[in-house]
Amino acid sequence: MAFTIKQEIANFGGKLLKLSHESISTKTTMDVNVYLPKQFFQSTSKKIPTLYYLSGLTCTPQNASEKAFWQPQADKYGFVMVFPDTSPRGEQVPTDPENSWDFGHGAGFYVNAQKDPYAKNYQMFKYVHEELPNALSSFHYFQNKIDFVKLKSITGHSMGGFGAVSGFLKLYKDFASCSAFAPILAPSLVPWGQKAFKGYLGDEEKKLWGEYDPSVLVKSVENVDDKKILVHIGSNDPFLEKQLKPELFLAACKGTSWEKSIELHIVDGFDHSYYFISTFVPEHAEFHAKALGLV
Ligand SMILES: N[C@@H](CCC(=O)N[C@@H](CS)C(=O)NCC(=O)O)C(=O)O
Repeated sequence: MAFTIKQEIANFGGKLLKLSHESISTKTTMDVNVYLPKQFFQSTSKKIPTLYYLSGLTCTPQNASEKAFWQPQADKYGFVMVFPDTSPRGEQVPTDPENSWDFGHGAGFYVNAQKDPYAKNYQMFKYVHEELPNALSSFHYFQNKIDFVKLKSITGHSMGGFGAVSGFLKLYKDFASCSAFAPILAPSLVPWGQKAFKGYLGDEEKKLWGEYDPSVLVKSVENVDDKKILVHIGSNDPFLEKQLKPELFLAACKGTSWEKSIELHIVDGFDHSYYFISTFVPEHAEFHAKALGLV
């Protein structure tokens, strides 16, 4: 499916492309930003790997593009950044009946909804993990120089941190590495996750909840390649105690193949914002660059 280039912005050593395309999965026009590092503009025989960044509640592709400062890291190591949107949007797309920011538009939770009226458009898992990588791969602008499908890693923030870890565990072989900033790792047990899962997957479908919940997935997904998951959470994050609850995820990992593979750092004094994220982006970038064979 073809992309429209809405804007090309010179940024650090490379270029940020603001794209949009008609999505088959969500039946809407989806925005996505792609940062092409300086290596893209140099002649190279090797394909450039991709790091997907999934944003949190209320975000569009702009938040991380403007405030996370992945771009100099992408230039340093030579990976492409993809910033997808957080939900389908538009007047015809149903949103939260209460008009709250934690469900509906800007809050797709990276799952495939099963419940009406959301099932028609909220197919974000399929969109992010299948449709988008394939569509980007065939976009002529990239001249086949980028590997969007086979050489990729994933990261994200809050709802997107959940989306990254959930996607990584569900598609274990597909990703070289996974990290997250202030992720929701026990969604079935906290208010944000419960509201989203109930609305998109259904109250009665607890089995389906488990198919996305990292705290359930770690019990069935074998970490055969001894991959690590890097996580940072600020000690002053206002959502730490009610929504993030990393202790529930750590408890779930106990006795599984993931027990020694979660590198969780509770960092003193940091909050939930992009000031926090941008501080630890260099550490996450190095972590992914190593896994992608760039260092
Ligand atoms: N700012 C939101 C709170 C939700 C929030 O903090 N969202 C996080 C992700 S969970 C975020 O990244 N917000 C956008 C930003 O900081 O640029 C509100 O109260 O309306």
